[in-house]
Amino acid sequence: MSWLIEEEPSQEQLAAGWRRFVEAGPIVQIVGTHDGMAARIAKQAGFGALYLSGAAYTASRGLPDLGLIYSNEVAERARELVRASGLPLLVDIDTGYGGILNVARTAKEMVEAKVAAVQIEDQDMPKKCGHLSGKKLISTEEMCQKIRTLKAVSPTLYIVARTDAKGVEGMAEAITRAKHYLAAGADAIFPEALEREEEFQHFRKEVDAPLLANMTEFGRTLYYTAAQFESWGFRMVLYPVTSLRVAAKAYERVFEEIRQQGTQIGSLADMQTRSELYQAIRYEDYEALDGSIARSTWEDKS
Ligand SMILES: C[C@](O)(C(=O)O)[C@H](CC(=O)O)C(=O)O
Repeated sequence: MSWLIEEEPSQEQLAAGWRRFVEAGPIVQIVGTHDGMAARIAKQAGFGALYLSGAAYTASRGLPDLGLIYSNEVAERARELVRASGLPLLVDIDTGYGGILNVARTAKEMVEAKVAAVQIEDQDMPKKCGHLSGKKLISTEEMCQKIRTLKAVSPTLYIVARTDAKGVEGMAEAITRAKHYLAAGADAIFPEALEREEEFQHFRKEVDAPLLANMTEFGRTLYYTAAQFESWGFRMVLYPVTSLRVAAKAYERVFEEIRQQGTQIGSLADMQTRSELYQAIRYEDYEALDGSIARSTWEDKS
C-alpha cells in the first residue's frame, strides 16, 4: 500500500483483517512505527500489523509521554501510517484524552483515520509510561464506561483494554479489572508491566481472552521471545518504541561524527542509500502517476 498509487482498504476491512490475524494465530508480532517511513520498512520486512505508540509519538515530537497530546494529533499521525502501509494499525490512545466525551471524540477520529484497533488504559492523569512507578488509576467503573463508549461510538474498532493495576494494586486486582473490562466490551486485554514468566502464565490462567504482551526495551519485563509469549497463551506481542530508539541512536552517532570529523563518510554503510530510500517510498511510481512530471535523473553511487 502506498498513498495515491494503490487502492486503500476501508476501516471495516482493516479492522476485520486485524481480528482474523489475532484469531488465526500464530502470535501477532506488532512493531511500533513512529512515522510513515518506519511503516513502509516494517511492511517491507514482512510485518502484517503495526502499532502507533504514545511514547514514540510524543518522543518524535520532543515531548515526554505524560498525557500532553490530543486525539486529533494522534489521529493525524495514525492516518499517515495507514496511508503509507495499508496495514491494520493498533493505536495507543492513552487514557482516551480525558473523560467520556473525549473518548467518544477519539473513537470517531480513529475510525475516520482508518485505524483498526485502539488501546485504552486505566491510568489517571497525568498518565505515565506503564513501567515507571507513581502511577494512579481511575476506578474500574470509569474505565468500563470508557470501553462502553468506544464500543457504542465506533463498533468496528477492536478494543485492547490495558490495565496498569499490577504495578499499583497488585496482580489480583489486575485480573479482576481485566474481567470487568471484558464484560464491558473489550476484545483483548493488555496487562501492563508484568515482569516474569510466572506472572504471564498466571494472568493467562485467570483471564480467558486474547492477551497482549508488551516487550518494550529498558522496562520491567524480562526479555522474552515471541515464541515464549505464544507458548504461555498470549496472542499479540508489542515492540512499541523500538523504531524510535534505533533511529534516534543512529542519528545521534552520525551527528557526532559530522561534528567531530567534518564528514559523514564513515557512516555511509549504515545509511539507507538513495536507491533504497526511493524504493521504500515508491518514488518512481509516484512520478509515473503523472506523465507530465519530468522524470528526475539520479545516479546511485552507493
Ligand atoms: C506501550 C507504551 O504505552 C507506549 O506508549 O508505547 C509505553 C512504552 C514505553 O514507554 O516503553 C508503556 O507505557 O509501556
